[in-house]
Amino acid sequence: MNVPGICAVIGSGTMGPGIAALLARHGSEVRLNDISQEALDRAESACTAASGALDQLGTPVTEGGSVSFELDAAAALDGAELVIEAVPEEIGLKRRVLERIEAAVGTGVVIATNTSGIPISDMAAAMAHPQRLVGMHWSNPPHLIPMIEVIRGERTDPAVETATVAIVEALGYKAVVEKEVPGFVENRVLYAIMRECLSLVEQGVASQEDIDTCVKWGIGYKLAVIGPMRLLDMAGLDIYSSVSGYLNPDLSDEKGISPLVTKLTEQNRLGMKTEDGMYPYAEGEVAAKRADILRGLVTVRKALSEITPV
Ligand SMILES: NC(=O)C1=CN([C@@H]2O[C@H](COP(=O)(O)OP(=O)(O)OC[C@H]3O[C@@H](n4cnc5c(N)ncnc54)[C@H](O)[C@@H]3O)[C@@H](O)[C@H]2O)C=CC1
Ligand SMILES: Cc1ncc(C=O)c(C(=O)O)c1O
Repeated sequence: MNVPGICAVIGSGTMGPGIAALLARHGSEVRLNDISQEALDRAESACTAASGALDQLGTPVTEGGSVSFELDAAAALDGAELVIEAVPEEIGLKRRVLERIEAAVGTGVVIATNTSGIPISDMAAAMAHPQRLVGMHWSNPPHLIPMIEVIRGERTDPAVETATVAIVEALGYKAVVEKEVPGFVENRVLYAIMRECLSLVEQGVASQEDIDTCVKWGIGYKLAVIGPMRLLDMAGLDIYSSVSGYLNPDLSDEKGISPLVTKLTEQNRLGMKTEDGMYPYAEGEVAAKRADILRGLVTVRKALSEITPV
């Protein structure tokens, strides 16, 4: 299976541009749509940056690929063979957008949602043809993280799931096929880590800088090489039993949103997008940090590819 010739990406915020840049790199004519002209303007430079990162990675260019920036959803969807929805994580909005998408494309078109974890069946509830909706959960930044979760809802056609896996593989990425649970696999694991880290910061156990250092060097580096299930074998299941016996009851079981995150969000301190969040950012620092992160991810991915080819 090749990457579809014409793709539409609906929503061009944090995720849309990187997704579009990767599809275009693989030869697709991509229409990136947003309701905000400002977002589309920002997306142009984000696509250029993503393309630069793909150059650094050495991802070959397939002839014929392009990205166009469309305020008009109908123009973006016209002739699309694959539609990827990447609008904000709000079920009502996603349902409305999906209804409009399915009214504009043929019944054979795969409609994928990049939701971070809303069950696919919940989103498909209002669709006339729910069999073509599939979860295609990219990880941020989507042009560099070579793994996509593919999630079938109760009414997704198995052939749509198979076609989505084939597209992921045609992009040179790994597909992880899952049953639907809120958050899917990646965010269940990531949010377990983030809940504990936030709780440790809130309790004053360590500074957020030290927590970042501990997770990057102590856990992140190791897990990138062996994965948690293999790590259990490396540590010893007897050790896991002993430690988890006293530790699990002490871990955060916070059911709500972290009070610290709630406070910052109420102050519109949303992170890099508002140049203030968990950390403050001086003028120009966000661009420099983003460039450092991209450079770091390219370097680490090249190194990891030597031991585990994607
Ligand atoms: N930010 C992240 O790290 C990741 C996000 N996701 C998921 O991807 C989706 C998008 O997330 P982000 O890109 O972070 O959101 P974002 O808020 O950065 O961007 C969403 C964009 O959608 C646009 N939009 C809103 N309504 C629209 C409509 N009716 N039609 C077209 N465009 C519309 C907004 O103007 C905005 O530019 C969410 O479901 C999110 O949970 C998935 C993986 C990672
Ligand atoms: C905080 C956070 N939330 C959701 C996602 C993906 O759905 C990510 C990510 O991909 O990095 C994330 O960092």
